Amino acid sequence: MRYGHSVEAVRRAEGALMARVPEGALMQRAAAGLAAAGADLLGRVYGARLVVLVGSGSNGGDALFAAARLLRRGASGTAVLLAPERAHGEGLAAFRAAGGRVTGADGGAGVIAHADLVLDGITGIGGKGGLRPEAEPLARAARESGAAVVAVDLPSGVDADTGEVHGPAVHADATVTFGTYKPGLLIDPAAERAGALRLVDIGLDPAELGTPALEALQHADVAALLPRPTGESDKYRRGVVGVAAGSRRYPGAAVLAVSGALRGGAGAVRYAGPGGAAVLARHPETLVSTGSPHSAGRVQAWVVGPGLGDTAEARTAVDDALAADVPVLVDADGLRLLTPEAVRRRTAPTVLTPHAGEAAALLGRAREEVEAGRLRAVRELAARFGATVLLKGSTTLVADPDPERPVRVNATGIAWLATAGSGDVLSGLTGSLLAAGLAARDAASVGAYLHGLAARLSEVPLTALDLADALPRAWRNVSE
Ligand SMILES: NC(=O)C1=CN([C@@H]2O[C@H](COP(=O)(O)OP(=O)(O)OC[C@H]3O[C@@H](n4cnc5c(N)ncnc54)[C@H](O)[C@@H]3O)[C@@H](O)[C@H]2O)[C@@H](O)CC1
Ligand SMILES: [K+]
Repeated sequence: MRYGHSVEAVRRAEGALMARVPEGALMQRAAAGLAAAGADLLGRVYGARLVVLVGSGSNGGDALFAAARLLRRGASGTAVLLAPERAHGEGLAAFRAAGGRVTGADGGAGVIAHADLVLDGITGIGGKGGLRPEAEPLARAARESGAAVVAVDLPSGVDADTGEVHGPAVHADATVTFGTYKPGLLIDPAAERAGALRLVDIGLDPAELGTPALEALQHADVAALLPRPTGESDKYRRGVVGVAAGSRRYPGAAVLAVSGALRGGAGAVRYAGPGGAAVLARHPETLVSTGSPHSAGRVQAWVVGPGLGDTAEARTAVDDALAADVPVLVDADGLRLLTPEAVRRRTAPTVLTPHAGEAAALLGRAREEVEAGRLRAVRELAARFGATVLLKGSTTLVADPDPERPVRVNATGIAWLATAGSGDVLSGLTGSLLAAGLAARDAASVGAYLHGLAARLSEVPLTALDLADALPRAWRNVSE
Protein backbone atom coordinates (compact mmCIF):
# COMPACT_ATOMS: atom_id res chain seq x y z
CA MET A 1 0.00 0.00 0.00
CA ARG A 2 1.16 3.51 -0.71
CA TYR A 3 -0.04 6.08 1.84
CA GLY A 4 -0.63 9.80 1.63
CA HIS A 5 -0.70 11.88 4.82
CA SER A 6 -2.01 15.36 5.42
CA VAL A 7 0.32 18.29 6.05
CA GLU A 8 -0.91 18.36 9.64
CA ALA A 9 0.10 14.72 10.15
CA VAL A 10 3.50 15.31 8.55
CA ARG A 11 4.17 18.33 10.75
CA ARG A 12 3.18 16.35 13.84
CA ALA A 13 5.45 13.41 13.01
CA GLU A 14 8.31 15.70 11.97
CA GLY A 15 7.98 17.66 15.19
CA ALA A 16 8.17 14.50 17.27
CA LEU A 17 11.17 13.22 15.34
CA MET A 18 13.01 16.53 15.42
CA ALA A 19 12.88 16.48 19.20
CA ARG A 20 14.84 13.19 19.13
CA VAL A 21 17.53 13.89 16.51
CA PRO A 22 20.25 16.58 16.31
CA GLU A 23 19.19 19.90 14.82
CA GLY A 24 19.28 19.92 11.05
CA ALA A 25 19.48 16.12 10.77
CA LEU A 26 16.14 15.76 9.00
CA MET A 27 17.01 18.35 6.43
CA GLN A 28 20.29 16.55 5.76
CA ARG A 29 18.43 13.27 5.25
CA ALA A 30 16.08 15.02 2.85
CA ALA A 31 18.95 16.71 1.01
CA ALA A 32 20.90 13.46 0.69
CA GLY A 33 17.89 11.71 -0.87
CA LEU A 34 17.24 14.62 -3.16
CA ALA A 35 20.86 14.80 -4.31
CA ALA A 36 20.86 11.05 -5.03
CA ALA A 37 17.71 11.39 -7.13
CA GLY A 38 19.21 14.37 -8.99
CA ALA A 39 22.38 12.41 -9.68
CA ASP A 40 20.37 9.45 -11.02
CA LEU A 41 18.47 11.72 -13.35
CA LEU A 42 21.60 13.45 -14.59
CA GLY A 43 23.52 10.26 -15.12
CA ARG A 44 26.77 12.22 -14.95
CA VAL A 45 27.04 14.83 -12.21
CA TYR A 46 30.51 16.13 -13.12
CA GLY A 47 30.11 19.17 -15.37
CA ALA A 48 26.30 19.28 -15.08
CA ARG A 49 24.68 22.72 -14.79
CA LEU A 50 22.22 23.15 -11.93
CA VAL A 51 19.70 25.84 -11.16
CA VAL A 52 18.07 25.96 -7.74
CA LEU A 53 14.82 27.88 -7.32
CA VAL A 54 14.79 28.99 -3.70
CA GLY A 55 11.76 30.25 -1.79
CA SER A 56 11.65 31.50 1.78
CA GLY A 57 11.20 28.29 3.75
CA SER A 58 12.83 24.96 4.53
CA ASN A 59 11.86 23.65 1.11
CA GLY A 60 14.50 26.01 -0.30
CA GLY A 61 16.89 24.77 2.39
CA ASP A 62 16.52 21.20 1.22
CA ALA A 63 17.19 22.28 -2.36
CA LEU A 64 20.29 24.31 -1.44
CA PHE A 65 21.86 21.55 0.68
CA ALA A 66 21.17 18.98 -2.05
CA ALA A 67 22.69 21.26 -4.68
CA ALA A 68 25.75 21.80 -2.49
CA ARG A 69 26.23 18.02 -2.44
CA LEU A 70 26.05 17.87 -6.24
CA LEU A 71 28.44 20.82 -6.58
CA ARG A 72 30.97 18.96 -4.47
CA ARG A 73 30.75 16.18 -7.04
CA GLY A 74 31.73 18.51 -9.86
CA ALA A 75 28.49 20.14 -10.97
CA SER A 76 28.19 23.91 -11.31
CA GLY A 77 25.16 25.80 -10.09
CA THR A 78 23.22 28.99 -9.63
CA ALA A 79 20.63 29.63 -6.92
CA VAL A 80 17.75 31.90 -7.91
CA LEU A 81 16.53 33.56 -4.73
CA LEU A 82 12.87 34.54 -4.83
CA ALA A 83 13.01 36.20 -1.42
CA PRO A 84 16.71 37.05 -0.96
CA GLU A 85 16.42 38.24 2.66
CA ARG A 86 14.51 35.15 3.73
CA ALA A 87 16.36 32.35 1.93
CA HIS A 88 17.49 29.50 4.20
CA GLY A 89 20.71 30.89 5.73
CA GLU A 90 22.64 27.69 6.42
CA GLY A 91 21.59 26.13 3.15
CA LEU A 92 22.75 29.20 1.29
CA ALA A 93 26.07 29.23 3.13
CA ALA A 94 26.66 25.56 2.27
CA PHE A 95 25.77 26.21 -1.35
CA ARG A 96 28.15 29.20 -1.62
CA ALA A 97 30.89 27.28 0.14
CA ALA A 98 30.56 24.54 -2.49
CA GLY A 99 31.12 27.17 -5.22
CA GLY A 100 27.52 28.04 -6.06
CA ARG A 101 26.57 31.38 -7.59
CA VAL A 102 23.53 33.41 -6.55
CA THR A 103 21.14 35.62 -8.48
CA GLY A 104 17.75 37.27 -8.00
CA ALA A 105 14.49 36.34 -9.70
CA ASP A 106 15.30 38.67 -12.64
CA GLY A 107 18.39 36.67 -13.55
CA GLY A 108 16.55 33.33 -13.34
CA ALA A 109 15.16 32.70 -16.80
CA GLY A 110 18.57 33.28 -18.42
CA VAL A 111 20.37 30.61 -16.36
CA ILE A 112 17.48 28.18 -16.56
CA ALA A 113 17.70 28.18 -20.35
CA HIS A 114 21.16 26.54 -20.11
CA ALA A 115 20.49 24.21 -17.18
CA ASP A 116 20.63 20.41 -17.13
CA LEU A 117 18.76 20.13 -13.84
CA VAL A 118 16.38 22.53 -12.10
CA LEU A 119 15.56 21.93 -8.44
CA ASP A 120 12.24 23.49 -7.46
CA GLY A 121 12.58 24.57 -3.84
CA ILE A 122 10.10 27.46 -3.97
CA THR A 123 7.51 26.00 -1.60
CA GLY A 124 6.76 22.62 -0.08
CA ILE A 125 4.14 21.75 2.49
CA GLY A 126 4.17 25.36 3.72
CA GLY A 127 3.00 26.77 0.38
CA LYS A 128 -0.31 28.58 0.16
CA GLY A 129 -2.12 29.34 -3.10
CA GLY A 130 -0.50 29.20 -6.52
CA LEU A 131 2.91 30.53 -7.46
CA ARG A 132 3.50 34.21 -6.81
CA PRO A 133 3.91 36.42 -9.90
CA GLU A 134 7.72 36.58 -9.65
CA ALA A 135 7.95 32.78 -9.64
CA GLU A 136 5.66 32.16 -12.56
CA PRO A 137 8.12 33.06 -15.38
CA LEU A 138 10.75 30.85 -13.74
CA ALA A 139 8.39 27.87 -13.66
CA ARG A 140 7.58 28.49 -17.32
CA ALA A 141 11.25 28.81 -18.27
CA ALA A 142 12.00 25.53 -16.48
CA ARG A 143 9.24 23.76 -18.38
CA GLU A 144 10.39 25.16 -21.70
CA SER A 145 14.08 24.41 -21.11
CA GLY A 146 15.64 21.07 -21.88
CA ALA A 147 16.46 20.62 -18.19
CA ALA A 148 15.07 17.88 -15.98
CA VAL A 149 12.83 19.59 -13.42
CA VAL A 150 12.81 18.00 -9.99
CA ALA A 151 10.29 19.23 -7.45
CA VAL A 152 11.43 19.20 -3.85
CA ASP A 153 8.74 17.51 -1.72
CA LEU A 154 5.94 18.90 -3.95
CA PRO A 155 5.70 20.84 -7.19
CA SER A 156 5.48 24.42 -5.93
CA GLY A 157 2.02 25.93 -6.32
CA VAL A 158 -0.06 22.76 -5.81
CA ASP A 159 -2.18 22.08 -2.75
CA ALA A 160 -0.52 19.33 -0.72
CA ASP A 161 -3.68 18.12 1.01
CA THR A 162 -6.18 18.08 -1.82
CA GLY A 163 -4.41 17.89 -5.18
CA GLU A 164 -6.03 21.17 -6.19
CA VAL A 165 -4.05 23.68 -8.23
CA HIS A 166 -5.01 27.29 -7.59
CA GLY A 167 -3.21 29.27 -10.25
CA PRO A 168 0.16 28.62 -11.83
CA ALA A 169 2.31 25.77 -10.51
CA VAL A 170 5.61 24.10 -11.34
CA HIS A 171 5.44 21.24 -13.81
CA ALA A 172 8.02 18.68 -12.73
CA ASP A 173 9.50 15.63 -14.42
CA ALA A 174 10.02 14.06 -11.04
CA THR A 175 9.20 14.82 -7.43
CA VAL A 176 11.31 13.72 -4.50
CA THR A 177 9.10 13.70 -1.44
CA PHE A 178 10.04 13.21 2.18
CA GLY A 179 8.73 10.90 4.89
CA THR A 180 5.41 10.02 3.25
CA TYR A 181 3.46 10.86 0.12
CA LYS A 182 1.25 13.91 0.30
CA PRO A 183 -2.31 13.49 -1.07
CA GLY A 184 -1.63 16.15 -3.71
CA LEU A 185 1.07 13.98 -5.27
CA LEU A 186 -1.46 11.26 -5.98
CA ILE A 187 -4.58 13.20 -7.03
CA ASP A 188 -5.07 15.18 -10.23
CA PRO A 189 -4.76 17.92 -11.26
CA ALA A 190 -1.70 18.23 -8.97
CA ALA A 191 -0.48 14.66 -9.52
CA GLU A 192 -0.04 15.38 -13.19
CA ARG A 193 2.41 18.20 -12.22
CA ALA A 194 4.50 15.89 -10.06
CA GLY A 195 5.92 13.50 -12.68
CA ALA A 196 7.65 10.36 -11.43
CA LEU A 197 7.53 10.06 -7.65
CA ARG A 198 10.38 9.10 -5.35
CA LEU A 199 9.92 8.76 -1.60
CA VAL A 200 12.86 9.45 0.70
CA ASP A 201 12.69 7.90 4.15
CA ILE A 202 13.63 10.51 6.74
CA GLY A 203 12.70 8.30 9.68
CA LEU A 204 9.15 9.47 10.45
CA ASP A 205 7.33 7.13 12.80
CA PRO A 206 4.19 5.63 11.18
CA ALA A 207 2.48 5.69 14.59
CA GLU A 208 3.07 9.44 14.81
CA LEU A 209 1.83 9.94 11.26
CA GLY A 210 -1.44 8.24 12.22
CA THR A 211 -4.25 7.24 9.87
CA PRO A 212 -3.45 8.28 6.31
CA ALA A 213 -5.76 10.60 4.40
CA LEU A 214 -5.24 8.59 1.26
CA GLU A 215 -4.08 5.15 0.24
CA ALA A 216 -3.23 3.57 -3.08
CA LEU A 217 -3.36 -0.17 -3.64
CA GLN A 218 -0.27 -1.78 -5.15
CA HIS A 219 0.00 -5.11 -6.98
CA ALA A 220 0.44 -7.14 -3.79
CA ASP A 221 -2.59 -5.52 -2.12
CA VAL A 222 -4.76 -6.30 -5.13
CA ALA A 223 -3.45 -9.86 -5.36
CA ALA A 224 -4.35 -10.42 -1.70
CA LEU A 225 -7.91 -9.17 -2.28
CA LEU A 226 -8.72 -11.05 -5.49
CA PRO A 227 -11.36 -13.73 -5.03
CA ARG A 228 -10.05 -17.21 -5.82
CA PRO A 229 -12.06 -20.37 -6.20
CA THR A 230 -11.19 -23.17 -3.78
CA GLY A 231 -11.76 -26.92 -3.90
CA GLU A 232 -15.19 -26.48 -2.32
CA SER A 233 -16.33 -23.71 -4.66
CA ASP A 234 -19.22 -24.11 -7.02
CA LYS A 235 -20.60 -21.42 -9.24
CA TYR A 236 -23.17 -20.27 -6.67
CA ARG A 237 -20.73 -20.19 -3.79
CA ARG A 238 -18.36 -18.09 -5.91
CA GLY A 239 -21.19 -15.54 -6.14
CA VAL A 240 -23.75 -14.64 -8.75
CA VAL A 241 -23.81 -11.10 -10.06
CA GLY A 242 -26.95 -9.59 -11.54
CA VAL A 243 -26.66 -7.05 -14.34
CA ALA A 244 -29.56 -4.72 -15.17
CA ALA A 245 -28.15 -2.66 -18.01
CA GLY A 246 -28.86 -1.77 -21.61
CA SER A 247 -32.15 -1.02 -23.29
CA ARG A 248 -33.69 -1.50 -26.71
CA ARG A 249 -31.95 1.71 -27.62
CA TYR A 250 -28.56 0.82 -26.07
CA PRO A 251 -28.17 -2.98 -26.12
CA GLY A 252 -24.37 -2.61 -26.31
CA ALA A 253 -24.16 -1.44 -22.71
CA ALA A 254 -25.69 -4.75 -21.62
CA VAL A 255 -23.04 -6.70 -23.53
CA LEU A 256 -20.19 -4.60 -22.15
CA ALA A 257 -21.35 -4.70 -18.53
CA VAL A 258 -21.77 -8.49 -18.78
CA SER A 259 -18.30 -8.75 -20.36
CA GLY A 260 -16.83 -7.01 -17.33
CA ALA A 261 -18.94 -9.06 -14.92
CA LEU A 262 -17.78 -12.35 -16.46
CA ARG A 263 -14.18 -11.31 -15.78
CA GLY A 264 -14.66 -10.22 -12.17
CA GLY A 265 -14.48 -13.49 -10.30
CA ALA A 266 -18.16 -14.22 -9.67
CA GLY A 267 -19.27 -17.75 -10.57
CA ALA A 268 -22.19 -16.75 -12.78
CA VAL A 269 -23.80 -13.68 -14.32
CA ARG A 270 -27.56 -13.13 -14.49
CA TYR A 271 -28.74 -10.55 -16.95
CA ALA A 272 -32.16 -8.90 -16.54
CA GLY A 273 -33.54 -6.59 -19.21
CA PRO A 274 -34.32 -6.09 -22.87
CA GLY A 275 -30.76 -6.70 -24.16
CA GLY A 276 -30.76 -10.47 -23.60
CA ALA A 277 -30.45 -11.48 -27.24
CA ALA A 278 -27.38 -9.30 -27.77
CA VAL A 279 -25.86 -10.56 -24.53
CA LEU A 280 -26.38 -14.23 -25.44
CA ALA A 281 -24.96 -13.73 -28.92
CA ARG A 282 -21.68 -12.63 -27.38
CA HIS A 283 -21.76 -14.46 -24.02
CA PRO A 284 -23.78 -17.70 -24.16
CA GLU A 285 -22.78 -18.49 -20.56
CA THR A 286 -25.04 -15.69 -19.23
CA LEU A 287 -28.32 -16.54 -17.45
CA VAL A 288 -30.73 -14.23 -19.23
CA SER A 289 -34.20 -13.03 -18.26
CA THR A 290 -36.31 -10.28 -19.76
CA GLY A 291 -38.03 -8.83 -16.70
CA SER A 292 -36.77 -6.50 -14.00
CA PRO A 293 -34.25 -7.45 -11.28
CA HIS A 294 -37.11 -8.38 -8.93
CA SER A 295 -38.01 -11.47 -10.97
CA ALA A 296 -34.51 -12.44 -12.09
CA GLY A 297 -33.63 -14.91 -9.33
CA ARG A 298 -31.09 -14.77 -6.50
CA VAL A 299 -27.87 -12.84 -6.85
CA GLN A 300 -25.20 -11.70 -4.38
CA ALA A 301 -24.87 -8.24 -5.95
CA TRP A 302 -26.58 -6.09 -8.55
CA VAL A 303 -25.11 -3.80 -11.17
CA VAL A 304 -27.71 -1.37 -12.43
CA GLY A 305 -27.59 1.58 -14.78
CA PRO A 306 -25.36 1.42 -17.86
CA GLY A 307 -27.38 2.22 -20.98
CA LEU A 308 -30.73 1.92 -19.17
CA GLY A 309 -32.12 5.14 -20.62
CA ASP A 310 -34.75 7.01 -18.64
CA THR A 311 -37.92 5.04 -19.29
CA ALA A 312 -40.37 3.64 -16.74
CA GLU A 313 -38.60 0.28 -17.12
CA ALA A 314 -35.30 1.92 -16.25
CA ARG A 315 -36.80 3.40 -13.11
CA THR A 316 -38.23 0.01 -12.11
CA ALA A 317 -34.85 -1.63 -12.65
CA VAL A 318 -33.15 0.87 -10.32
CA ASP A 319 -35.89 0.69 -7.67
CA ASP A 320 -35.90 -3.12 -7.77
CA ALA A 321 -32.14 -3.37 -7.46
CA LEU A 322 -32.09 -0.90 -4.54
CA ALA A 323 -34.85 -2.91 -2.84
CA ALA A 324 -32.73 -6.08 -2.90
CA ASP A 325 -30.87 -6.72 0.32
CA VAL A 326 -27.51 -7.27 -1.41
CA PRO A 327 -24.71 -4.88 -2.44
CA VAL A 328 -25.77 -2.75 -5.40
CA LEU A 329 -23.58 -0.80 -7.82
CA VAL A 330 -25.32 2.09 -9.59
CA ASP A 331 -23.73 3.63 -12.67
CA ALA A 332 -24.49 5.93 -15.60
CA ASP A 333 -28.24 6.35 -16.32
CA GLY A 334 -29.03 4.72 -12.99
CA LEU A 335 -27.36 7.63 -11.20
CA ARG A 336 -29.95 10.02 -12.61
CA LEU A 337 -32.75 7.95 -11.10
CA LEU A 338 -31.42 8.02 -7.54
CA THR A 339 -32.21 10.05 -4.49
CA PRO A 340 -29.90 10.24 -1.48
CA GLU A 341 -32.80 9.10 0.71
CA ALA A 342 -33.38 5.92 -1.30
CA VAL A 343 -29.69 5.04 -1.00
CA ARG A 344 -29.41 5.97 2.67
CA ARG A 345 -32.38 3.73 3.54
CA ARG A 346 -30.51 0.65 2.35
CA THR A 347 -28.77 -1.59 4.83
CA ALA A 348 -26.59 -3.48 2.33
CA PRO A 349 -23.70 -1.49 0.74
CA THR A 350 -24.26 0.74 -2.27
CA VAL A 351 -21.50 1.73 -4.69
CA LEU A 352 -21.95 4.73 -6.99
CA THR A 353 -19.57 5.10 -9.94
CA PRO A 354 -19.98 8.56 -11.48
CA HIS A 355 -17.58 10.31 -13.83
CA ALA A 356 -16.97 14.00 -13.15
CA GLY A 357 -20.02 15.11 -15.16
CA GLU A 358 -22.35 12.72 -13.34
CA ALA A 359 -20.84 13.65 -9.99
CA ALA A 360 -21.41 17.32 -10.82
CA ALA A 361 -25.07 16.61 -11.61
CA LEU A 362 -25.51 14.70 -8.34
CA LEU A 363 -23.94 17.57 -6.40
CA GLY A 364 -25.66 20.33 -8.36
CA ARG A 365 -22.33 21.87 -9.40
CA ALA A 366 -20.33 22.54 -12.53
CA ARG A 367 -18.22 19.73 -13.92
CA GLU A 368 -15.09 21.90 -13.84
CA GLU A 369 -15.56 22.38 -10.12
CA VAL A 370 -15.62 18.61 -9.54
CA GLU A 371 -12.56 18.12 -11.72
CA ALA A 372 -10.65 20.84 -9.88
CA GLY A 373 -11.60 19.51 -6.44
CA ARG A 374 -11.91 15.76 -6.85
CA LEU A 375 -11.20 14.79 -3.26
CA ARG A 376 -13.78 17.18 -1.86
CA ALA A 377 -16.38 16.05 -4.40
CA VAL A 378 -15.95 12.32 -3.74
CA ARG A 379 -16.06 12.77 0.02
CA GLU A 380 -19.13 14.93 -0.19
CA LEU A 381 -20.99 12.45 -2.38
CA ALA A 382 -20.12 9.55 -0.09
CA ALA A 383 -21.42 11.49 2.90
CA ARG A 384 -24.56 12.70 1.17
CA PHE A 385 -25.58 9.27 -0.14
CA GLY A 386 -24.14 7.17 2.68
CA ALA A 387 -22.53 5.11 -0.09
CA THR A 388 -19.13 4.09 -1.36
CA VAL A 389 -18.37 6.42 -4.25
CA LEU A 390 -15.93 5.72 -7.06
CA LEU A 391 -15.23 8.96 -8.91
CA LYS A 392 -13.79 8.09 -12.31
CA GLY A 393 -11.01 10.07 -13.92
CA SER A 394 -7.28 10.07 -14.60
CA THR A 395 -6.77 9.45 -10.88
CA THR A 396 -9.88 7.57 -9.82
CA LEU A 397 -10.90 8.06 -6.18
CA VAL A 398 -12.92 5.76 -3.96
CA ALA A 399 -14.47 7.22 -0.80
CA ASP A 400 -16.11 5.23 1.91
CA PRO A 401 -19.25 6.52 3.66
CA ASP A 402 -17.22 6.41 6.91
CA PRO A 403 -15.28 9.72 6.72
CA GLU A 404 -12.56 8.38 9.03
CA ARG A 405 -11.39 5.84 6.50
CA PRO A 406 -8.71 6.85 4.00
CA VAL A 407 -9.87 7.64 0.49
CA ARG A 408 -8.38 5.22 -2.02
CA VAL A 409 -6.74 6.53 -5.15
CA ASN A 410 -6.07 4.51 -8.24
CA ALA A 411 -3.25 5.44 -10.52
CA THR A 412 -3.28 2.57 -13.03
CA GLY A 413 -5.61 4.38 -15.45
CA ILE A 414 -4.40 5.82 -18.73
CA ALA A 415 -5.93 8.39 -21.04
CA TRP A 416 -6.92 5.69 -23.58
CA LEU A 417 -9.57 4.54 -21.11
CA ALA A 418 -11.69 7.51 -22.16
CA THR A 419 -13.50 5.42 -24.76
CA ALA A 420 -17.18 4.59 -25.19
CA GLY A 421 -18.33 1.70 -23.03
CA SER A 422 -15.23 1.57 -20.86
CA GLY A 423 -17.31 2.54 -17.79
CA ASP A 424 -19.81 -0.25 -18.51
CA VAL A 425 -17.00 -2.81 -18.31
CA LEU A 426 -15.84 -1.28 -15.00
CA SER A 427 -19.36 -1.52 -13.54
CA GLY A 428 -19.72 -5.16 -14.46
CA LEU A 429 -16.26 -5.99 -13.17
CA THR A 430 -16.76 -4.19 -9.86
CA GLY A 431 -20.23 -5.68 -9.36
CA SER A 432 -18.76 -9.11 -9.92
CA LEU A 433 -16.12 -8.47 -7.24
CA LEU A 434 -18.93 -7.41 -4.89
CA ALA A 435 -20.82 -10.62 -5.62
CA ALA A 436 -17.66 -12.61 -4.96
CA GLY A 437 -17.64 -11.17 -1.46
CA LEU A 438 -15.29 -8.19 -1.49
CA ALA A 439 -16.22 -5.26 0.76
CA ALA A 440 -17.56 -2.25 -1.15
CA ARG A 441 -14.42 -0.12 -1.07
CA ASP A 442 -12.21 -3.11 -1.86
CA ALA A 443 -14.40 -4.11 -4.81
CA ALA A 444 -14.38 -0.55 -6.13
CA SER A 445 -10.65 0.00 -5.73
CA VAL A 446 -9.68 -3.45 -7.04
CA GLY A 447 -12.09 -2.94 -9.97
CA ALA A 448 -10.50 0.41 -10.84
CA TYR A 449 -7.01 -1.07 -10.50
CA LEU A 450 -7.64 -4.06 -12.79
CA HIS A 451 -9.54 -1.90 -15.28
CA GLY A 452 -6.63 0.55 -15.57
CA LEU A 453 -4.09 -2.24 -15.76
CA ALA A 454 -6.11 -3.99 -18.48
CA ALA A 455 -5.92 -0.78 -20.49
CA ARG A 456 -2.16 -0.69 -20.06
CA LEU A 457 -1.92 -4.27 -21.27
CA SER A 458 -4.11 -3.65 -24.34
CA GLU A 459 -3.18 -2.57 -27.84
CA VAL A 460 -4.10 1.05 -28.37
CA PRO A 461 -6.34 2.66 -29.50
CA LEU A 462 -8.39 0.36 -27.33
CA THR A 463 -12.09 -0.46 -27.36
CA ALA A 464 -14.24 -1.35 -24.37
CA LEU A 465 -14.36 -5.00 -25.44
CA ASP A 466 -10.55 -5.08 -25.68
CA LEU A 467 -10.53 -4.01 -22.06
CA ALA A 468 -12.78 -6.85 -20.99
CA ASP A 469 -10.62 -9.26 -23.00
CA ALA A 470 -7.47 -7.94 -21.31
CA LEU A 471 -8.83 -8.42 -17.78
CA PRO A 472 -7.48 -11.98 -17.41
CA ARG A 473 -4.03 -10.65 -18.32
CA ALA A 474 -4.40 -7.91 -15.68
CA TRP A 475 -5.50 -10.55 -13.20
CA ARG A 476 -2.43 -12.67 -14.00
CA ASN A 477 -0.14 -9.65 -13.96
CA VAL A 478 -1.03 -8.76 -10.35
CA SER A 479 -0.87 -12.38 -9.23
CA GLU A 480 2.60 -13.13 -10.60
N1 LIG B 1 9.93 20.21 9.00
C1 LIG B 1 10.88 19.30 8.81
O1 LIG B 1 11.31 18.61 9.69
C2 LIG B 1 11.41 19.07 7.49
C3 LIG B 1 10.99 19.87 6.45
N2 LIG B 1 11.47 19.67 5.24
C4 LIG B 1 11.16 20.59 4.15
O2 LIG B 1 10.53 21.74 4.62
C5 LIG B 1 9.36 22.00 3.88
C6 LIG B 1 8.42 22.77 4.70
O3 LIG B 1 9.10 23.94 5.08
P1 LIG B 1 8.39 25.26 5.55
O4 LIG B 1 7.44 24.96 6.61
O5 LIG B 1 9.46 26.22 5.85
O6 LIG B 1 7.52 25.70 4.32
P2 LIG B 1 7.88 25.89 2.79
O7 LIG B 1 9.33 25.96 2.55
O8 LIG B 1 7.12 24.87 2.08
O9 LIG B 1 7.25 27.28 2.45
C7 LIG B 1 6.92 28.23 3.44
C8 LIG B 1 7.44 29.58 3.05
O10 LIG B 1 6.96 29.95 1.78
C9 LIG B 1 6.17 31.12 1.85
N3 LIG B 1 5.04 30.91 0.94
C10 LIG B 1 3.85 30.35 1.20
N4 LIG B 1 3.11 30.25 0.08
C11 LIG B 1 3.85 30.79 -0.91
C12 LIG B 1 3.65 30.97 -2.30
N5 LIG B 1 2.50 30.62 -2.88
N6 LIG B 1 4.65 31.51 -3.03
C13 LIG B 1 5.80 31.88 -2.45
N7 LIG B 1 6.04 31.73 -1.14
C14 LIG B 1 5.09 31.19 -0.37
C15 LIG B 1 5.81 31.31 3.28
O11 LIG B 1 5.68 32.66 3.57
C16 LIG B 1 6.96 30.64 4.00
O12 LIG B 1 8.02 31.55 4.18
C17 LIG B 1 8.91 20.64 3.43
O13 LIG B 1 8.07 20.70 2.30
C18 LIG B 1 10.23 19.98 3.15
O14 LIG B 1 10.69 20.32 1.85
C19 LIG B 1 12.53 18.72 5.02
O15 LIG B 1 13.72 19.42 5.18
C20 LIG B 1 12.49 17.56 5.95
C21 LIG B 1 12.39 17.99 7.34
K1 LIG C 1 8.84 22.49 -4.18
